[in-house]
Amino acid sequence: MLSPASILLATMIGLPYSYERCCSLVFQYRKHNNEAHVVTEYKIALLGFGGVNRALTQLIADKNEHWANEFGFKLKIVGISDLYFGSIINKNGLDAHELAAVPAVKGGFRTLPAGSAEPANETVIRFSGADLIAEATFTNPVDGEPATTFCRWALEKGISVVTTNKGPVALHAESLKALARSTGAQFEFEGSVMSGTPVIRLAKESLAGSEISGFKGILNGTSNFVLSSMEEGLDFSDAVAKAQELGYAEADPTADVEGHDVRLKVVILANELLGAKLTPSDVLCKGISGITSKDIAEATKANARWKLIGSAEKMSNGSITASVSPQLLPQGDALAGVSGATNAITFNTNVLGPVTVVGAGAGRFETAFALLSDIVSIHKNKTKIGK
Ligand SMILES: NC(=O)C1=CN([C@@H]2O[C@H](COP(=O)(O)OP(=O)(O)OC[C@H]3O[C@@H](n4cnc5c(N)ncnc54)[C@H](OP(=O)(O)O)[C@@H]3O)[C@@H](O)[C@H]2O)C=CC1
Ligand SMILES: N[C@@H](CC=O)C(=O)O
Repeated sequence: MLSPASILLATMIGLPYSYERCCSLVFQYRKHNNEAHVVTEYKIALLGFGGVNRALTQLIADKNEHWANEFGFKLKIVGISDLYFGSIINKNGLDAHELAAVPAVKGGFRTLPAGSAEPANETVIRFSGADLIAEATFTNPVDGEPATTFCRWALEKGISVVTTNKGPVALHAESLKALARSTGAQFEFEGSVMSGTPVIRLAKESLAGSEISGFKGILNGTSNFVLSSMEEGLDFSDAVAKAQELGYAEADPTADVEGHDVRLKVVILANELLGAKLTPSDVLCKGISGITSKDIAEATKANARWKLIGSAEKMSNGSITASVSPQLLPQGDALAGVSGATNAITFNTNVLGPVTVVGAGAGRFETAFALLSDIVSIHKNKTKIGK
């Protein structure tokens, strides 16, 4: 029920009363440039508190006021559950600065008031009062679990989900999107490909009508970082260890260097953008673990570079072919110049020709930004519906 004060406020700023109810929002009223300004407060719960969601927490601590002024929303963290840190719920809101400073020790949430050393995923999803879930637990390339179940629990309750996890998106996007539609929630996953660099929404929205017929790209930050580091003389395992330290690698970096992570991203892009119905087993996949320092040195002598390339193409009969493999690119190739954890993708479009996007492919804050971009998108949709 709307309080009389909320109805009065909604009337003053010209919003229909249903606005608050359909978006489960909290109203605030503040002055911004001497103009009336509505700030929506979303209650957010975090699943997983590793590199990405910890970086999101730091962004919330640092940027909430800025987001309130720029976008008209704020985020209030009401719950977190993590296998390593444990869990914590406070429906009135947790202090993001305090959370971001929790030492990275097993059961670390135990040190906070009402915190526990045990994870409590289902309780946090169902009972923290969250309007939004930021899902950033580990990517399971085999069945997408348990993250897919976490997404289902949230979406069933009409709670929108933003995720950077490739498992649920590559393996269950259709059913999760349908579930979200049926409950009026949103399921957003921009960070599942190329971290915070806009790819999925850019292709679906800004390139709508350009007729994308295929794509080719460097879609894994870790393997590109490893190949670039080997060019600088580091050996393979030291380069992988450095990528882990910098927060680029998967929990099991085999997924990065054997191409499995790129395979999931190719499936996501082919299904979302080319209308394919691929599963990972439809994508031929070879990683970079067989590339030796000698191969790298020979490529350098020949003015070429090894890159792990993921691609998909719509054939004239409508079928989609997709693959992941290391390729030797001449120095002049646009993708050859993309180094370190930077990624790049070229979309082939019938109307516009090739369109290339280059940017961060991995990284804690870079990926947390993708969650923010999903939340901005959800907020824009909700406020559009409210008008
Ligand atoms: N880092 C990056 O650059 C990018 C990451 N991603 C994806 O985002 C997700 C998060 O990445 P990142 O933060 O780097 O990963 P981390 O490994 O740093 O963090 C994941 C956290 O989730 C916890 N976790 C694992 N399983 C569960 C579970 N069942 N319930 C609750 N918590 C769980 C882990 O605990 P424990 O350590 O004990 O297992 C860990 O604390 C991954 O799916 C990754 O593939 C996507 C794009 C870029
Ligand atoms: N491990 C991945 C993280 C982003 O998806 C990578 O290195 O690209």
